[in-house]
Amino acid sequence: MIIAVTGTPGVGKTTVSKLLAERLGYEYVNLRDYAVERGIGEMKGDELEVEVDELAYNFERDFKGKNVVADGHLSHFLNADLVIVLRANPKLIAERLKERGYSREKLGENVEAELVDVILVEALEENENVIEVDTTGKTPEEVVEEILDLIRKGVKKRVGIVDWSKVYDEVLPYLRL
Ligand SMILES: Nc1ncnc2c1ncn2[C@@H]1O[C@H](COP(=O)(O)OP(=O)(O)OP(=O)(O)O)[C@@H](O)[C@H]1O
Repeated sequence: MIIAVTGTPGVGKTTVSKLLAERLGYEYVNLRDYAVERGIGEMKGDELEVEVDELAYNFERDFKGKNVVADGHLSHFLNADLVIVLRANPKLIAERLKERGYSREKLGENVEAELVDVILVEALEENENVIEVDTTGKTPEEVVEEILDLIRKGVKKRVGIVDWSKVYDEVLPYLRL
């Protein structure tokens, strides 16, 4: 089974994916590293620009039929059996990205994306099987337990569990208005 773990930068994809892969005994694949290794995409400044079709095509060829947890904000474009969209209060995203030294512009862009469900909407356009998990106030272990529990129960779709419009006022200072 191919499980894609996606979400806004800083939401905790890498932390959760590694732990999830370990618990399931699946291979962990970081999509950015995979793209670099395969020579997919082009560096634009310090960002890797990837053609999603090319990424999905290569990934399918290399991993079809294998048990893999694919980690990356483009993972929902893969032909995955299940897409996990991690969510976090946009204020948390802002704090984490600020700590990483992101520019105001990049920080604002990502906080806005989390606020208005950009990745969730994209994932739902690409895949039937989308599970949203709110990581806010949970440890990575708790998040992984929640995912494992949903998989065990055979849940294939669970969306619409967060509404960040409630925290709009709190994140207003970070937005590029
Ligand atoms: N419940 C949680 N789940 C995942 N990460 C969490 C959680 N709580 C706190 N964190 C922390 O949030 C940070 C998330 O970083 P991580 O690199 O995993 O995010 P990411 O989504 O993979 O980011 P990027 O897309 O930029 O690589 C880590 O420092 C992690 O310890």
